[in-house]
Amino acid sequence: MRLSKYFVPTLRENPSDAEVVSHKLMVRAGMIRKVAAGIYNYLPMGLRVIRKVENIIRKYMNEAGAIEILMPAVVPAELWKESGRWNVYGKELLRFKDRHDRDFCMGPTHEEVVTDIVRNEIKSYKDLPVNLYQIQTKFRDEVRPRFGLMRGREFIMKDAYSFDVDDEGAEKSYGLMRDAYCKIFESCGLKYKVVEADSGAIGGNFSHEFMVTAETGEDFVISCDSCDYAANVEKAPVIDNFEEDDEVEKPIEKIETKNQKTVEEVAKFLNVETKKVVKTMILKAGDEIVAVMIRGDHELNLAKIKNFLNAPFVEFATPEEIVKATNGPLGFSGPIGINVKIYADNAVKKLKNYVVGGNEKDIHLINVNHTRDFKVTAFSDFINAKPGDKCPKCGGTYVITKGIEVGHIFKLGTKYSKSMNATYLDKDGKQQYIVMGCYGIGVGRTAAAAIEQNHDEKGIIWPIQIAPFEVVIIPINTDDEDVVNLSETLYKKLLKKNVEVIIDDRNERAGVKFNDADLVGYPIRVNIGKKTLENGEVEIVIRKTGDKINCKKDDALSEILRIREELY
Ligand SMILES: O=C(C[C@@H]1CCCCN1)Cn1cnc2cc(Cl)c(F)cc2c1=O
Ligand SMILES: [Mg+2]
Repeated sequence: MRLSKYFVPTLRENPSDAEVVSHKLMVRAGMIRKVAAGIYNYLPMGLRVIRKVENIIRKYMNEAGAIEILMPAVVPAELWKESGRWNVYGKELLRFKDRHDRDFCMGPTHEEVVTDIVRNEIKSYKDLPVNLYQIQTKFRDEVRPRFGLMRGREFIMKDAYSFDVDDEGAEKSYGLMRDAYCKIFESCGLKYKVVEADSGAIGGNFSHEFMVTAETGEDFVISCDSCDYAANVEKAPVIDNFEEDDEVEKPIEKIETKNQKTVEEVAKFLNVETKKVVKTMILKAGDEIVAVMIRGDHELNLAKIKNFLNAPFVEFATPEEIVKATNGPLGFSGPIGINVKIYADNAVKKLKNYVVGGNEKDIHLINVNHTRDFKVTAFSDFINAKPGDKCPKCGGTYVITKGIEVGHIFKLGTKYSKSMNATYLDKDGKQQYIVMGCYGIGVGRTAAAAIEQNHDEKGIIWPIQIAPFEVVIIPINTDDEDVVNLSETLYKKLLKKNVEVIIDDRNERAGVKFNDADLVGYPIRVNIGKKTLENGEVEIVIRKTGDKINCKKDDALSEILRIREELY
């Protein structure tokens, strides 16, 4: 490809709405342009990377025996009504009507559509197992799309769905997908971790996420410093090895705590440790309002509460709901005298004589004890794990890192086959529900994660596996015949060797060409200039290491091929 004939609108400045480096660099490198919030054009350089990621995904999905299909982006509401999800999702599900006033949505995921295919076409155990996948455009109307392709509203996803006769078969399918994902992310040149994850609202409660390790990741990964245990913080259990307060129960007292808002302020004002100030969170779990109590020095984990209560979703109650539940204002909720069920974290169970909100403005109660003053429906693990907590597998110590979720695989069980009646006739002629799994990869997010993990102050450092081009040739003095001739000859030789090469034949200063090459992030740069040509040499620069190799012009082709091989 010739840059003089191509379309790579690079920019010097960062776009003002870009907060993370991959968003900044994808725009500056001329890879994407925003059309609307969370909706992007893929320009040529961006599209080449996306297509490379897709083809790597296809290679290993096909190798694992999955079969590619393509389902519609526009999905009839009927299917989502059958699965019962039409009314579960809120504004994130983009709904609309067609000219006949019929309801549709832009598919955010395709469990319903693919289950409809299988229930119509698969009748016998002989037709199973089958794994169908697509690489297709999804739409999720995120309330705050940001970070470019990392959290878009329209995005390309590879989504696969496995169908088996039983759990054992589903386990096998899950294993095949997990192995395929490892090969996919390895082949994209990414460092990643497989972590146990929360399944969210999709169903089942067994899933793993593939996390690209990067400081700018939004997800927190808890891993053990002694064994291979790793989990999203939403999932990582906190062992109940809290020590018991050994003090006698003191009489409860009401204290005015004017203008003391935070746990720290209240603790300081009452001269107690923060762990003794117990927070009472009023939550909406499905259609029930509940109270959950945790120690002041701990963080609430909504996913653990959702799973414990088996609720479709859990969110913070509104101020009105809080007043209704506690007869007190926001910020002073406590367990005494409230008319909702109370759950408490395991750590609270070991406390004596602690502080709680008084369900009145600026009022706290001290010397409160759950053994005497109120009823706890159940104690369990409702908090986020922290570094230093103990590993449930080996007793080692938790450490915490940041990650970008690029893949998520789930065991679905029979949630969709039951609600949509997808069955097969088993060996004994009995109708059985099909057992499913589903497996997603964010294509754009994978490209963005690669940048988050591989960049420097000059720009992107593409892993060669997903680089838009492998080699860029830069003729420095475009007015010098020898420079131009050698550049063109080398360009043609590399093309003949099927090297993905681009030549920067623009009539631009060398500095502009070098800056663009480093910004766009080509793995190998070949500088051809008068100076080096005087001693018959060209300069090869490796973007990843910055190494500069001068080599005889006649050896340039073989040297480039050698370096290229090494980078894969
Ligand atoms: O999508 C999944 C699970 C897997 C992920 C891999 C590929 C197959 N699906 C979970 N999920 C996430 N966000 C959603 C957003 C909306 Cl608006 C919705 F209606 C449904 C979903 C939804 O179900
Ligand atoms: Mg996920």
